[in-house]
Amino acid sequence: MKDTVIQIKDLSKSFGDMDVLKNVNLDLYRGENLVVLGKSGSGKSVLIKIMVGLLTQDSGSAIVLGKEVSQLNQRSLNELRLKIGFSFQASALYDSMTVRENLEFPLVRNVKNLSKGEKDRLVEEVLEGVGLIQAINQMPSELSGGQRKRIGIARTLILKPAIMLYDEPTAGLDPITCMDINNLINQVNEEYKTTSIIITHDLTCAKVTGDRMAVLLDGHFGNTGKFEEVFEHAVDGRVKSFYDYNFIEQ
Ligand SMILES: Nc1ncnc2c1ncn2[C@@H]1O[C@H](COP(=O)(O)OP(=O)(O)OP(=O)(O)O)[C@@H](O)[C@H]1O
Repeated sequence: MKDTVIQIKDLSKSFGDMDVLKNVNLDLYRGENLVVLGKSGSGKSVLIKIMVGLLTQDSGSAIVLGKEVSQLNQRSLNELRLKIGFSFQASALYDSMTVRENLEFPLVRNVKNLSKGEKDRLVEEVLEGVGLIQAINQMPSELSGGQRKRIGIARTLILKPAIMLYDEPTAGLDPITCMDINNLINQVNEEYKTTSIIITHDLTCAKVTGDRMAVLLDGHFGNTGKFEEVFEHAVDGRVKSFYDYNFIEQ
């Protein structure tokens, strides 16, 4: 039987009279890369925020790593969040710190009694993992957008999260760098044994990284399945046009 890491069941969320999520159901299985697609404003971020306890649902449940998130107290929520790595659209590195200092930051804040040697080893290990050990003493401003994105992913990985959430990982990058990031997402999944949700509008990213797609339409997931099932045989005109307007590498 598949091991479920996140289980969303009959989840609804409204703001005033705007129903954003309407009876959403979604399972995320251990080890998979799940791509979440949906046009701007469809509720992808709201769903992610509910998963990490930044917003609370009106009804239904969001069970993450076995715990109903809305029931957790602040301490348990903090513990849960440490198991979830966020890779934001803007890689959010601290400009005044070197790459090494940026990577040490989450360790210093979250891991007690770590020796300098252990810290150095962890920093070097994740930098090797994302192929940027040579950048260890550089400032973020000296790096390209793709390199900053890699460092941002490394900083997330340093706490060894069980779940990775990627928010538009390829936005604003050239096609070759996009491909590098797509490959890195797959490599992270294999080497760090993470389970990932990838929010993207980039169908090449979706196709390359996603074991499964979930399309948020009208407040719920109507279409979930493998890329080909969801897109190449799309019945819903909106899903089909999403596919037709994207460049897909054949
Ligand atoms: N805290 C909030 N208060 C009121 N409305 C909100 C709040 N958060 C989100 N919304 C509304 O919920 C809807 C869904 O927003 P959300 O940010 O989840 O969209 P999205 O699918 O992530 O879009 P994008 O692809 O542009 O990031 C939007 O209409 C947004 O204005």
